[in-house]
Amino acid sequence: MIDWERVARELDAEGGALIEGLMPREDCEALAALYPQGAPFRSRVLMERHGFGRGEYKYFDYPLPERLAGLREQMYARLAPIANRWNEAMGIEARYPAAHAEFIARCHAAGQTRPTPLLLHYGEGDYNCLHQDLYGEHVFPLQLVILLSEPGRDFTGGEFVMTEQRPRMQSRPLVLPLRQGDAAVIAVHHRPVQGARGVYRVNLRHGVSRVRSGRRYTAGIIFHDAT
Ligand SMILES: O=C(O)CCC(=O)C(=O)O
Ligand SMILES: [Fe+2]
Repeated sequence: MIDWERVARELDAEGGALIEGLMPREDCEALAALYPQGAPFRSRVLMERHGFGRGEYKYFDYPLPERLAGLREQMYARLAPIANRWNEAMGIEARYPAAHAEFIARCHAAGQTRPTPLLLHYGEGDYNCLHQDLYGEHVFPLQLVILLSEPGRDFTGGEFVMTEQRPRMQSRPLVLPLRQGDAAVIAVHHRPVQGARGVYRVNLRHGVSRVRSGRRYTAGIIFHDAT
């Protein structure tokens, strides 16, 4: 059982929350084992080529693997009220429908038709530069990252990190200590913060520190589709 009140509280306070044991080990390993295959994916990105870091990732094609499709739908339904509350606080007009299918229909109508869930693979020396996963006008402001490998056993290093850039202040670092099967729910690009004179927006980025040894796999679930 996920304590959604805690998740909402941590997201409000930190811009990121941990959900422990979201995915059983067997499912993590089955998902990571898809990586070398061709069929479930629409494209492969070598991060070094784009200055994104080092390592690679593959975007899934539709239909998504059942486990991911299910999680995308279910987690969206829980996160949409938080996303709506955040937008309201930030004075952003967009509101998210209760069902993911309805939000995806909106993305597709705007030309954002390509699926964004992905599998990432890092070997020794690989890392992922701080970034934001924006893929068009329509943005769902929260996303999910699931660690498929076990730190200490499968890899060392490779910490999941975030930075929060506050207006006219120094950036705040945040580390989410994931273990195999844990998920990080994170802000995609910004979140509201209550200040003395009203609500302001802080800007967030996420990335992965250098993997020191072994192999690290993650699955990313982004709720908007891409142009
Ligand atoms: O590998 C990671 O932990 C980060 C993955 C990521 O950037 C994403 O899923 O958007
Ligand atoms: Fe990302």
